[in-house]
Amino acid sequence: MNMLPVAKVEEIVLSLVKPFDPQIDSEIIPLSQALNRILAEDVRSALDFPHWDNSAMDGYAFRYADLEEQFQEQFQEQFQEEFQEQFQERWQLRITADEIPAGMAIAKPLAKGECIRIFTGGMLPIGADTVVMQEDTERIGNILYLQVKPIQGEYVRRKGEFITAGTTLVSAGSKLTPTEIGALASARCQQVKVYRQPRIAVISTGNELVSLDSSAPLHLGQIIDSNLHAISALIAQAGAIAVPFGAVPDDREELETAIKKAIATSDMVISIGGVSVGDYDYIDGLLEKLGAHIHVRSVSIKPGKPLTIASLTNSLSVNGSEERIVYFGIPGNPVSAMMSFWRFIRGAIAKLNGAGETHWQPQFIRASTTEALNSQGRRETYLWGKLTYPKGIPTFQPVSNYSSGNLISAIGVNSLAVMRVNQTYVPVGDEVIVMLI
Ligand SMILES: Nc1nc2c(c(=O)[nH]1)N[C@H]1C(S)=C(S)[C@@H](COP(=O)(O)OP(=O)(O)OC[C@H]3O[C@@H](n4cnc5c(N)ncnc54)[C@H](O)[C@@H]3O)O[C@H]1N2
Ligand code: MOO
Ligand SMILES: [Mg+2]
Repeated sequence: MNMLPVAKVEEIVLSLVKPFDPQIDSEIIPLSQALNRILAEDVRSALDFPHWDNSAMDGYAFRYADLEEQFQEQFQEQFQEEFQEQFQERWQLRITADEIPAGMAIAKPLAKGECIRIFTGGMLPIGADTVVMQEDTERIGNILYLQVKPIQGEYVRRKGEFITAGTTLVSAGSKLTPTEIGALASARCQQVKVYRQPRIAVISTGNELVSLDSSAPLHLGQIIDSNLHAISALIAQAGAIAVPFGAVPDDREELETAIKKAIATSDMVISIGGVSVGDYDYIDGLLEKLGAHIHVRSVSIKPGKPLTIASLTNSLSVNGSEERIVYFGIPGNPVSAMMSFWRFIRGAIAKLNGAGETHWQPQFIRASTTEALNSQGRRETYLWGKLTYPKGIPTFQPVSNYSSGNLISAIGVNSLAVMRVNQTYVPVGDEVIVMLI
């Protein structure tokens, strides 16, 4: 199988992933634990927002029509400026003895020609429809003089103006960010139905790998299984649960056992390493033996060229139909492994766990580069660096050295400049497309 273009692989991945069923693959949890979870059903507002007409300012509430009569008594428009002070004094209202702080409902309707002291969030009394903010008034005794001509309805937040009861407040597939959590809380939503978090098996492969938990000295040739931790962290960031299957040696039998168990117990499987053309790269062969359908073996991307994407049957689902799960055999080089995740797996998890379509693809923006960028042009090339916004202008600063084996070079980066196939050079200051990670 040839190296497939990045866009084609993205399309294959998304076509393989079947989103969770909102009825079966969901759970009800307290809103306080729902940050970053995906809503599995529309939530309708039980209340009007605002619940009642209220003031947006500290000031005075009144009936606009009462002042309108005073406006009509005034001279022609052209004389207004000259005699402004006189007119202002004519826009006057009697201040009632009551006041309305937030939290108080006043039953008494406002009498004609009256205004009432009101504070931000205070409920408008019956008869009032407009608020003047206190800075625009002068109070002498119990008379209020308006220094600015008000507009009818000004500074009033009308009942149901934001949303009416029964309307969808947050729709299924939404990610619950702090904004949605606040809005749901305001609608007295104590619990939410969200998709369950997918369980993603992570199988590290390689004779050289030593678990981070081990306290034994590293022998020559050994390294720590660091990819497990990077990939598990990416899985958690994507809203799923990483289930580690340990570091499995390059041994066909042990690998087969681990892969079978992972397929039977997970929603998606990621194995790390063993997907290139070396004599100990067993993943593709084992997947074929297990009856997998291999859709992708290699991608025209740098880093991250060797990438096996397969689909396999796991157990029978609740309704008796076969469940096919997606398997990603990602490369062992640490930046390559993360690249496969950022470019393809993150979107696959988003689709699996019910997130709306806007979450299925990476985000790209245009930025100017602070250094010239080079690529061999053979594969779509992703160069890691820092995206900043000096004076508001998106600016990409690449790192000085790229090796897919050097994760240290990627510490502190937040983005990847994308160079298309056959694009070999981007001069300093030129625009480049940058993928956010
Ligand atoms: N003759 C060729 N050789 C290679 C090719 C090729 O096209 N022809 N492709 C290269 C590219 S590109 C990549 S990327 C790697 C991918 O290799 P594998 O996926 O087979 O991974 P391994 O060989 O198992 O390991 C590669 C590298 O990564 C280290 N590693 C592996 N697992 C971990 C882990 N869990 N934590 C930390 N580091 C890990 C491993 O020690 C190796 O150094 O193949 C190239 N070769
Ligand atoms: O694709 Mo490899 O990921 O170039 O190092
Ligand atoms: Mg290899």
